[in-house]
Amino acid sequence: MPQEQASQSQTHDDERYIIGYAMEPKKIQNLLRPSLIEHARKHGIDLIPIDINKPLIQHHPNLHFHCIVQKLQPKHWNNLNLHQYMSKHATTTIIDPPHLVRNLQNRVSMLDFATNLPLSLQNVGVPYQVVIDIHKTSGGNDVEGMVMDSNLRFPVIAKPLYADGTMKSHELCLVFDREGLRETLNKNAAGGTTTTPVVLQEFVNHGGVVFKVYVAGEHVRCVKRRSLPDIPEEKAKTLKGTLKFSQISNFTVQDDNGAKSNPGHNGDGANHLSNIESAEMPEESLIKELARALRERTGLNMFNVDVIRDVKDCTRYLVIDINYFPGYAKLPSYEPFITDFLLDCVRNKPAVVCEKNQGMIMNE
Ligand SMILES: Nc1ncnc2c1ncn2[C@@H]1O[C@H](COP(=O)(O)OP(=O)(O)OP(=O)(O)O)[C@@H](O)[C@H]1O
Ligand SMILES: O=P(O)(O)O[C@H]1[C@H](OP(=O)(O)O)[C@@H](OP(=O)(O)O)[C@@H](O)[C@@H](O)[C@@H]1OP(=O)(O)O
Ligand SMILES: [Mg+2]
Ligand SMILES: [Mg+2]
Repeated sequence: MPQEQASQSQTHDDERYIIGYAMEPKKIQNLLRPSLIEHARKHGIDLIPIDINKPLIQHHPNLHFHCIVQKLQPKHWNNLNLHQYMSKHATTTIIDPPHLVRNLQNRVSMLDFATNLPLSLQNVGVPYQVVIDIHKTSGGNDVEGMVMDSNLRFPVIAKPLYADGTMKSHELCLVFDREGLRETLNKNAAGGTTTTPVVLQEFVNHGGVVFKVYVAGEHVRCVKRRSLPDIPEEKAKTLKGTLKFSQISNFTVQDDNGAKSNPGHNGDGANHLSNIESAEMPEESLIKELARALRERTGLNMFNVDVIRDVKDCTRYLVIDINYFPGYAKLPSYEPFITDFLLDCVRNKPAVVCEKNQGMIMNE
């Protein structure tokens, strides 16, 4: 369908809306493509960049933003001084409030949102995981024993606890045995006071495909991406130590020609690709219901959810990751997708979860 027709929200009036975007240059380059700016403009939205290094009131004292979308680190929130701006422009909507975004920057609080979901989502859960923070473990002594005594079984994935947008937060590692665990724990302890806590998460065989559910308010799209290949039980017994990997699902199916350093590509690129193509999508109703439940629970509008399907029980789905403000531009026809959402925001559709400006910048 041509992009113009795909857009559900046409402008019915002559009113123009001003939406500011506050984000780092890399994100702007990825997301704010001329095609999006132009599509939004044709539908009544002027997208204006916000300088994230100085108070907003200084460089736009009289400009009233109907809405501001953001993906920022806390230091930039201080630079922007939105309190000051809001005292003059009380009706500006912030998508999304930073104190709520913060809940997605910790891999425990993040997955808490996907536990004990309502009955309609009883087939959706999260993998078993334990947190290891050497400095918080009393005496720091037998962490290894504690992990071995837990319900965790190898292989596991070690993920930095904080998913704060840094490159480090995406450095993951498969751990195959006790020796690998020791290595991981030693690394965790080696940093002295700057140690980064990790979560050890059960590795679940899932057919090498991850479903990425992109959410922008009421608008939801699900795409398939490549993932780690399955590790058959027999093979798992022979694997030793650890294997590092990073951002394996950042390749779309089209540009998947394999990254050598990543375990997802082990010489069977063509097979892997056909696995992805032939994988059946989850039911649309499940995707929509999951998106709705997570919007309600997180209070956020813009995020994506990584979901895998357990090969042992194809009715069972596991949420493994939730990312704030992901790379929407990787979606086909992302321009109407984002524009329709922005129109909902400025028209104050009840579908958009927002707190207006009450108290949401308080803790920045
Ligand atoms: N519990 C698991 N079982 C099997 N595979 C997993 C599991 N957790 C993660 N993976 C694989 O590792 C990849 C990266 O994990 P995860 O999404 O948690 O990391 P991330 O760095 O936060 O990724 P993103 O780039 O999406 O933010 C997943 O896309 C999936 O391929
Ligand atoms: O937004 P950033 O550039 O930082 O990168 C994000 C990236 O999107 P991009 O395509 O825009 O790079 C996302 O990819 P998709 O899930 O959409 O595939 C996902 O990997 C996020 O975790 C990243 O966010 P971070 O966790 O690092 O903040
Ligand atoms: Mg992920
Ligand atoms: Mg992530």
